[in-house]
Amino acid sequence: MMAVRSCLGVKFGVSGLLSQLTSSTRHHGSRPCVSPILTPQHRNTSSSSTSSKVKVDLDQNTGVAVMHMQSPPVNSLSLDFITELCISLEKLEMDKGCRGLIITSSQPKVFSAGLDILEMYGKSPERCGEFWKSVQELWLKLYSSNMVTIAAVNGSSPAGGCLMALTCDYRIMADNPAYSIGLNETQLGIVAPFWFKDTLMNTIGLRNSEMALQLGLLYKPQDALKVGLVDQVVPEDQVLPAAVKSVNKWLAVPEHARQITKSMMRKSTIDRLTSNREADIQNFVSFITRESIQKSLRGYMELLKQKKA
Ligand SMILES: CC/C=C\CCC/C=C/C(=O)SCCNC(=O)CCNC(=O)[C@H](O)C(C)(C)COP(=O)(O)OP(=O)(O)OC[C@H]1O[C@@H](n2cnc3c(N)ncnc32)[C@H](O)[C@@H]1OP(=O)(O)O
Repeated sequence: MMAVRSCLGVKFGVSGLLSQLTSSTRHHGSRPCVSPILTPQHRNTSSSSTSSKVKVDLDQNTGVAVMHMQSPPVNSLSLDFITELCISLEKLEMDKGCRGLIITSSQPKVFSAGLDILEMYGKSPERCGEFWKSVQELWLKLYSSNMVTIAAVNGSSPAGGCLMALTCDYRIMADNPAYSIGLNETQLGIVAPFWFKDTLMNTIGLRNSEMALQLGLLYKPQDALKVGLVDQVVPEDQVLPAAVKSVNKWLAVPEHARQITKSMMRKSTIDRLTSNREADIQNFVSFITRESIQKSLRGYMELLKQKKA
């Protein structure tokens, strides 16, 4: 796993994405610019790949992959899980036959519980640094993806889970008031870093982000829809079919134009992290290893256990 992790550098420099797209590189040589719509008459050839925590089903006719997160109990983003996610994303990104990606959860009631708190509690500075680098890597891969990305949010999605959904082009959430989504970091006594904040602001605007972040708000699906944190709320059993329908719509747009537009919209946000990665890691490590922050995390974990008892 360590060896694989060290291979996880950004393969396609995100800062150069716009120019890569403009100069028509990997996606445009062999991928059609206008995509076929998913129709029943397509032959159903699909391939499936599974690592222990990530299952990917790719329909080769439609070019749409469904990535199922399956890291029990709550898809919390540990270093190992993030590494598997990054490897799967890298493979899909390089696969000319894959043009759309739906991300969903195999775990009941939870999309992702966000960053694994145990990765941030009682760990050495070196380990915290390695963990944070992987979190950056996952965000960069998702936010700069050339694929159409849809989050099929079929359960609660706090903090890092919400961030994953926010990196996608479109979010569909199950209409279940037991579920919530949001960047609730302040409720844990921690601070969402600037690139979490930027991703949220790019989606729901400055005023809503200010309230959401300071108060650490977790929104019920209908409230998330009102504020624009999700784009669609559908009955629970319709989340995946709705995601397939949406991916069709996005894939029907000429690919080259859509990719360049996506890159143009996201480039400055991506550049801000890529040019500050090391400082951001140092900032995280010095913040998270503070005794007062460790105490907050311990208190929060105890609260989670008490809620269960
Ligand atoms: C300078 C920058 C500094 C810092 C930036 C850091 C940014 C951090 C981002 C984050 O993502 S922090 C994580 C925030 N996550 C949460 O607040 C979610 C906490 N979890 C929940 O609210 C609930 O667990 C739930 C996701 C709603 C699911 O509820 P459910 O009732 O279904 O499960 P239960 O609570 O019983 O949990 C099962 C099991 O899982 C453990 N758990 C839950 N979440 C996490 C987590 N994020 N990390 C690690 N472990 C987690 C929970 O304790 C239970 O464990 P147990 O079975 O051993 O008791």
